[in-house]
Amino acid sequence: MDINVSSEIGHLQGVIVHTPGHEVSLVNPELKDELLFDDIIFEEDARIEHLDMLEVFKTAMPAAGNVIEILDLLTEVFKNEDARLFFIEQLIKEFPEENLHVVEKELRKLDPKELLVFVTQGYLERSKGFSLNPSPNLLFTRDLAAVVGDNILISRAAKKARMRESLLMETLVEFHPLFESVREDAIKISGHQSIEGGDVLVVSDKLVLIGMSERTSFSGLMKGTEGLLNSGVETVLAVDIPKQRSSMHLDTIFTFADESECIVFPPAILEQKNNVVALFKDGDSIKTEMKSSLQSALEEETGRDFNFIKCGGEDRTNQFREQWTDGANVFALAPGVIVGYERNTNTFNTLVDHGYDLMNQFEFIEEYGKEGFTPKEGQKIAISFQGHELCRGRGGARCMTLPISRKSLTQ
Ligand SMILES: NC(=[NH2+])NCCC[C@H](N)C(=O)O
Repeated sequence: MDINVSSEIGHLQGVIVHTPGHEVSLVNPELKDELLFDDIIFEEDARIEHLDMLEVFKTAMPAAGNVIEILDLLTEVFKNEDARLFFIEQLIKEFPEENLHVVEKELRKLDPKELLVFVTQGYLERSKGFSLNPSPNLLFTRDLAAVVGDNILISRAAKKARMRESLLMETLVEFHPLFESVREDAIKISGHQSIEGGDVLVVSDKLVLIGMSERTSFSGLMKGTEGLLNSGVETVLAVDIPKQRSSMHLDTIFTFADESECIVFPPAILEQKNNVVALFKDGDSIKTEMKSSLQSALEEETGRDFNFIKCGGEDRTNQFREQWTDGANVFALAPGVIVGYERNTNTFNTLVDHGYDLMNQFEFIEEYGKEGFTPKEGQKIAISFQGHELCRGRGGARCMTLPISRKSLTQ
């Protein structure tokens, strides 16, 4: 499969996900905040909800499409001893406070499966008494990287709770054959800089949005931008967003439903002025230009009119309630074909007002499961799916997906 993503909405062909496993059952009430969960979640139901969501993806994707579980990729890559040693070395380096060197010998002896258990659950069979926190956020594969055109930007997590995931992604890109085509030019950042995939939105292979959130630092933004501008992107729009938990990434308040149609959380997007800066190359340096709003910046850069649809509709309380449960975090399966949590009813009703056909996950599978789904020009479908457990991890459909291949809109 060719790794290529040149929009947020092109027909989905390949996506990396993680169906939640035992690691989510290891989050206790004491740990949940440190582990960036808003509640403890029930593993069995979360798993069912996730697998049901994947059924919708598979129905919408072409027959040759691929929904790839990240643990399968990691199991494959960890068969390679060099990959295991690389990962262990990074782990020891990035977590000095965990004194991992004490168990280094033991870690080196782990087989691929055991190493994965250690990575996800923090549990080391033979060294009783030694453990790390689990990695429940692996569920949000979006934040591990961003494929932009035929390039990959590897995230560097802002929070320690997610740093292990960044190292896993780096190991995959470095050693897994799937990433061979993007390995050499992969964009990496280091040290105290941070950038997470939830802040990176691909408008086209020439235009990318990066959120300046609580997770993407200024130097992370600049390093990421430099890498993107050196690899064919012409403009990065840096979008300043509130630095707070409820909107930890740009995609929690802004996502694409179609080429020129977005779902937005009004207070943080529509009601902000002068919150966007365009970054572009001028010779060897990066120049900036202030933009008066995200909408006008997108319109100026693309030459198209944009329609911003309000998450939660007109009512203020509903806007806040539904942003909190990821109403603004939809994931596009094809142009105009999106999925989002069923509970955000006001957002779905607003989409209907904007011409979307509303279907629940079962209706969609019933309609297209047998014959397959072929996107049609001008088609608009909003598919709702159940995620009452999943949403307690504070992430929606876009957060749970890392697309690596989408059909180009110009083909
Ligand atoms: N792309 C996203 N919005 N990801 C959501 C991540 C949620 C996760 N619990 C965190 O706080 O990191």
